[in-house]
Amino acid sequence: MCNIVIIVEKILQMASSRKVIELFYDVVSPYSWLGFEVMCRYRNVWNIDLKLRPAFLGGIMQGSGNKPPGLVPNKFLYMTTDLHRLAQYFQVPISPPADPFEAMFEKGSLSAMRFVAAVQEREVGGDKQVEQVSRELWMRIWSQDKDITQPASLSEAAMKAGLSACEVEELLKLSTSKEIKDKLKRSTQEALDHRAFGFPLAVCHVNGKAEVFFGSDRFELIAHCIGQHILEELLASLANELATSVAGCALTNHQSHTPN
Ligand SMILES: N[C@@H](CCC(=O)N[C@@H](CS)C(=O)NCC(=O)O)C(=O)O
Repeated sequence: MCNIVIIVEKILQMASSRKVIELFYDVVSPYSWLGFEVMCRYRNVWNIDLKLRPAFLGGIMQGSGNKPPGLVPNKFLYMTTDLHRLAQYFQVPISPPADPFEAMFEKGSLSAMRFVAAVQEREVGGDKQVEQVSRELWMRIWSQDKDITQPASLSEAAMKAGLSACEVEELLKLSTSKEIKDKLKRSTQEALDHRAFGFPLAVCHVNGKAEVFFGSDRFELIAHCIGQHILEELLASLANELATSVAGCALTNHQSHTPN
């Protein structure tokens, strides 16, 4: 019994110390979409406080001196196959636009990410709208080969995400303001301060330290970093202790009912 109490106390202690994970992303990036969806799923499985951090990948490339990987022909070919496999594996409906270069580099995502930043600025008490608007924008560029640069496109995505025409009108105006431009610049700079060179970027805050992960293929390491394995071990020990204790009770019960 004593062991069970100690284990339960430890589990409760872990459950009460929710780890914060910030996810920096841009809807121009298909790997960010994968990272975003998987993180949104794990948010309910792991005991984490997920903070969505819309930012601008173009600014990350420039600020870090990196180049988009799609500009290397062999990488581009590999990524096309890789994304197809990942989309099936993670059940995210990625289907590249007919002209990925036009969509990613000519049109880009600056107005879209300013719009998402505006949604976040106005949203109170959570990230639900930011999550849904981001998802709708990814659906447009990385699933339906639709524009994400024009106000009408942003408006369509936001309305699909459940915002009213009135809210959208205000957000479109806000998204071109200096306040929002600066907000997006600050988030992008914060990612650069974490030494970002691409997206998605997950920053786990553990015991006062920021642990940084690039890519949508680092979930096992993130789980380890936030101590998920410790929780799993505790749950396994608890199950063990309970099974031993139940077996002990059953034996005692059986003996007390057996006639001498
Ligand atoms: N291995 C990573 C690749 C992620 C990735 O290629 N992200 C692109 C944006 S879609 C990027 O920013 N790349 C920068 C780089 O590879 O240097 C994953 O599976 O998620």
